[in-house]
Amino acid sequence: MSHEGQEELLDYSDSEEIAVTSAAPVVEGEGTTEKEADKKGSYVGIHATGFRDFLLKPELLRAIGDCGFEHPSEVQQVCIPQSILGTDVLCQAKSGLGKTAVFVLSTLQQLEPVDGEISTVVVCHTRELAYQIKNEYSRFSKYMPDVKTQVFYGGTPIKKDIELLKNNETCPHIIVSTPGRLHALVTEKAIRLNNVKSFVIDECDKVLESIDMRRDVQDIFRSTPHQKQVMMFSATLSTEIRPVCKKFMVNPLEIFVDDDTKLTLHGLQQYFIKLEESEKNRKLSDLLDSLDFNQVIIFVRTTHRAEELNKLLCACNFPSIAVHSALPQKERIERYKSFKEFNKRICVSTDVFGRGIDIERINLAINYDMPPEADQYLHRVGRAGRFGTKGLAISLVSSKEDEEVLEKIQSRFDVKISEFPEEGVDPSTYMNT
Ligand SMILES: Nc1ncnc2c1ncn2[C@@H]1O[C@H](COP(=O)(O)OP(=O)(O)OP(=O)(O)O)[C@@H](O)[C@H]1O
Repeated sequence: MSHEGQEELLDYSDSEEIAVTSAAPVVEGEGTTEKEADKKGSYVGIHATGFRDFLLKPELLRAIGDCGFEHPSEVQQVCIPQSILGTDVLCQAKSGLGKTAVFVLSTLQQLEPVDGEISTVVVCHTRELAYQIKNEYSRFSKYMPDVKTQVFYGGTPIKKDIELLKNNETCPHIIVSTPGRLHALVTEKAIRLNNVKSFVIDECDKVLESIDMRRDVQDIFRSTPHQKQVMMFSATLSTEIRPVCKKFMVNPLEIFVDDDTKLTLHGLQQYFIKLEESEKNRKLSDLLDSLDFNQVIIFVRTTHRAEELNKLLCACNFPSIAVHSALPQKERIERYKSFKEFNKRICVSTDVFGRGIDIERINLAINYDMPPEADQYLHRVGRAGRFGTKGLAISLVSSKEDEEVLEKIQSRFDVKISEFPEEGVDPSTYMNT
């Protein structure tokens, strides 16, 4: 069956639309003091549910405790009880509030590891995100010594992956991968996906909007059993992409924890600065000099601009690093690690880091170049102010197109983005103590 004249999509079964908006109305921060609400890790909806209430395996609960998670966030409260039952889930919830733990915990909960059999597949759109998700699996499966997880992505020797998959001792139970490399492994018949029980697509709108990635995912899907759980997640799920996602699912539960008007982060202050393109470098340098921040991510349009801006910042003695897709893969991951480990405080990036990347200390996001789409803006600024923390986002607006995007963002997400005040912003309003 084709969908709206687009390419042929898998048609496993026509899904019924069961819209589950927040199972119970959840009130953010209710019953917490302002101080508590500001603290990292203290984001809560209602306290009624603790991780214990999900009846997770003791080894998972122990790992959750070690991670310092005290209360499940709203998306976790709504999704985990459903997803551990094996239901297909399509979930939209705002950035930085713990969607990853939803699928990591629920797949680990359901996993019964058999050596040589891949049981869980997670697909996402960038290599760094795949790497990050693999690390989340490692954190949460810390007390499950039999569970093996591996990450596969392009830009690395495929031979190594093939060797690893051949051997029952090293063959993982869980794989996290970008669509291209996984597709290559499937095509080479180097991977057997006939035992897959859970299939997850993170940043699903991004993965399925791109024709190449969607085609790869469709082929990968064909080599998995019909009977399996499919879960998809993103902070943005446009009405156009939802039916595409649902084509991969059977009677999915559609969980929209936050609709479009509630997607902006409460702790994040958002401003714009109108200026000429030629004034951007000067303005950026002034901002970096005058603002307090822990770590900042600066988004630019192209790899070339990322390189050039980074060079300029380094020449001015700013502790800066650049990340973009033109770098050798090994270097990309090294730079991701280096930034995450706080070795550098400034990262100039293309949209490679625009979604999913979770770096706790980023509390300032700057759009040196405005993104062309409102959704991209939302993901980018969501790199600051994660998990209920405070943050600041500043966008440099230098063209008519930029102004139009700014308008779109404000109307689509029902948010007011004000002009950056001349006197600056009081650091206590965006710095986490
Ligand atoms: N219940 C919890 N308590 C404390 N911290 C949590 C909890 N759940 C998740 N976190 C932390 O919050 C941060 C953001 O989580 P995560 O990256 O999963 O967000 P996300 O919803 O996937 O965001 P995005 O849409 O940007 O990808 C992570 O550092 C994670 O470890």
